[in-house]
Amino acid sequence: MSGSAISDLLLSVDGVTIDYSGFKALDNFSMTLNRGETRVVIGPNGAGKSTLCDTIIGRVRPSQGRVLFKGEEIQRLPEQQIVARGICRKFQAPGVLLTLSVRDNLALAARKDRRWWKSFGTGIPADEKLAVEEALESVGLTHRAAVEAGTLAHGEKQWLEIAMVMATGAELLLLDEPTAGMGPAETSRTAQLILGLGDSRTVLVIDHDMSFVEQLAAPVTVMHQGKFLKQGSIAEVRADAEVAAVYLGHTA
Ligand SMILES: Nc1ncnc2c1ncn2[C@@H]1O[C@H](COP(=O)(O)OP(=O)(O)OP(=O)(O)O)[C@@H](O)[C@H]1O
Repeated sequence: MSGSAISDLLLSVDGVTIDYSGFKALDNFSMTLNRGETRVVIGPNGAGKSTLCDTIIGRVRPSQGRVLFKGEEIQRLPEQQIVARGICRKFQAPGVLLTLSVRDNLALAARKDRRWWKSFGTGIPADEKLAVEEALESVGLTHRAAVEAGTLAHGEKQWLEIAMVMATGAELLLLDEPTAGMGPAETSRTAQLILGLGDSRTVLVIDHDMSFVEQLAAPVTVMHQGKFLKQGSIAEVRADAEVAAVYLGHTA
């Protein structure tokens, strides 16, 4: 029982404080993620959601607390070493290379040898080719693989970015507002593709769009003013008076 609980634990954010000259963007914040879990983090503007991702990926350093990935403290490691250990982040704004094809963007993302010129031509290892094709299929962009990424619609660019995060082979995916700028149909499609990952990846999703959060049907962690506020199903969180007061009350 406790043995399997320990081996299932992938990420632990333990009492983390991020202090900007006295302002605490994270304030003694803790949460854990198990392998294969999808978790949604919500909270009003300025709650500290992006700072949480920044902290996990090593972009900001806690003044207190620890971040453990597979049991190893990572909060002092450089970002590239954290990425090498299996965490990858997708930002709000698409960051694809517009003049490359969809497939070449993915080949770059999948590349373990970071010398970019190795990503083209015949030198791509079979496992990376497979990762590219699987990622294309997961996000439904196989038929768009040969087109320049710059010609994709906004939603397709977001899906390409999600595919790029998948193609890295990272075990933990951090998706910061993956539905930014999307309409309802694209938002539903995004929920479907995240659901389609099943328990093959662990996913931390930040989003404001409650219809998207409902479609994901995943456990929700609520943040407020850098602190942990609540955790539960979307229904539990919606029914919580404290959450309604700080967040849902403003969006209903
Ligand atoms: N480099 C910084 N220096 C000072 N304050 C910062 C810095 N980065 C973030 N903050 C502040 O920390 C708080 C948390 O910001 P963060 O971007 O993590 O919130 P968020 O929950 O992601 O908000 P949103 O939903 O608006 O994206 C905000 O008040 C923000 O202004």
